[in-house]
Amino acid sequence: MISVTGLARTFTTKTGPVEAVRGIDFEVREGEILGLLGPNGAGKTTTLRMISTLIEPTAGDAVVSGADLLRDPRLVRSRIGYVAQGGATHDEELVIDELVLQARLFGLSKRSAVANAESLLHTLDLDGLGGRKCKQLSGGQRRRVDIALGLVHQPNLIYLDEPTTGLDPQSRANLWDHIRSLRERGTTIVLTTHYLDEADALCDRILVMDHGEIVAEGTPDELKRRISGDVISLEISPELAARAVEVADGALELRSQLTEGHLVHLTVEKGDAAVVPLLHALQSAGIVPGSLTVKRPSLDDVFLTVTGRSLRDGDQG
Ligand SMILES: Nc1ncnc2c1ncn2[C@@H]1O[C@H](COP(=O)(O)OP(=O)(O)OP(=O)(O)O)[C@@H](O)[C@H]1O
Repeated sequence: MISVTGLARTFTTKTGPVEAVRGIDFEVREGEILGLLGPNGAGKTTTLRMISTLIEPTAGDAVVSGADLLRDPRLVRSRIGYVAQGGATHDEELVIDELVLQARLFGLSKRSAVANAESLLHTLDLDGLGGRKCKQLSGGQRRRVDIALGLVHQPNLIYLDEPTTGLDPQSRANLWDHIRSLRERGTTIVLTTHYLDEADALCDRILVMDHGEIVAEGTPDELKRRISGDVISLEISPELAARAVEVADGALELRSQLTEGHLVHLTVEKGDAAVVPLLHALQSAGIVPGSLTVKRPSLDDVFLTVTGRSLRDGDQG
């Protein structure tokens, strides 16, 4: 459905060039939900904007839904739906008017526009809300109208930029269901997210992005399997961290270790079996951890392993 080669974008700013996307290659298969996962500034939005023709790449090319990105941008645009981060609805407009206008902008007849709008309101569980002003909707409802706007000209490919940011947990779960049901109806979906749980729950495949590059790729399970072993996290004051790692290394077969502030993460083959010998060794060295947790690898651990940083930290920074 999408084939991207060497796609790059450098922005010129007062403080010098910013290499937002540094020559990436990827494919999107028909009917899948592909997630671009990464912290703020990783290059996810820039990638989406390039493959939707909103900004020009500095280098590289792509074929999107059978149309060439650089040579046939209008055809690309007609075949995709793009739902931007902030949405595109206007407070004072009626929901139905927004949808019909959007469909008309794509050249649909009045009749088809109304029919598509009504049908999408039904699909996205917005029955009876067409006559409301956009500002009279809840956050989750309004986000679904954004998605309807992206679909009203009936593309079979839709891009969702951070679809659930700002929604409460219940509305997020509800929107996930809707996104899944779009896939069931045959729509191919590319979405960006910096939520690990979202990528894990929703995506068939994930591209992990960092600093404008794809640093890992696979299904959520494949990515997690790449990190074999369990992670033991110890809460320890930073001045004792190096000594604690030394002691742990003497007592266990460590696969890897990482210190982040008050936390020391140790990767071992079997977490449960390692806890008692580890605590004994630490105690003998006079180190008492504030807490100890053992967990199976998560997507965050994958991110930690491939980038040396936690996605959560990158997220806050
Ligand atoms: N128009 C622009 N001019 C200059 N720099 C830009 C521009 N747009 C994006 N950037 C920079 O490019 C980099 C990638 O930004 P991008 O928005 O693609 O990241 P992102 O992964 O989508 O992040 P977020 O999760 O915050 O949306 C960042 O360093 C950003 O500051």
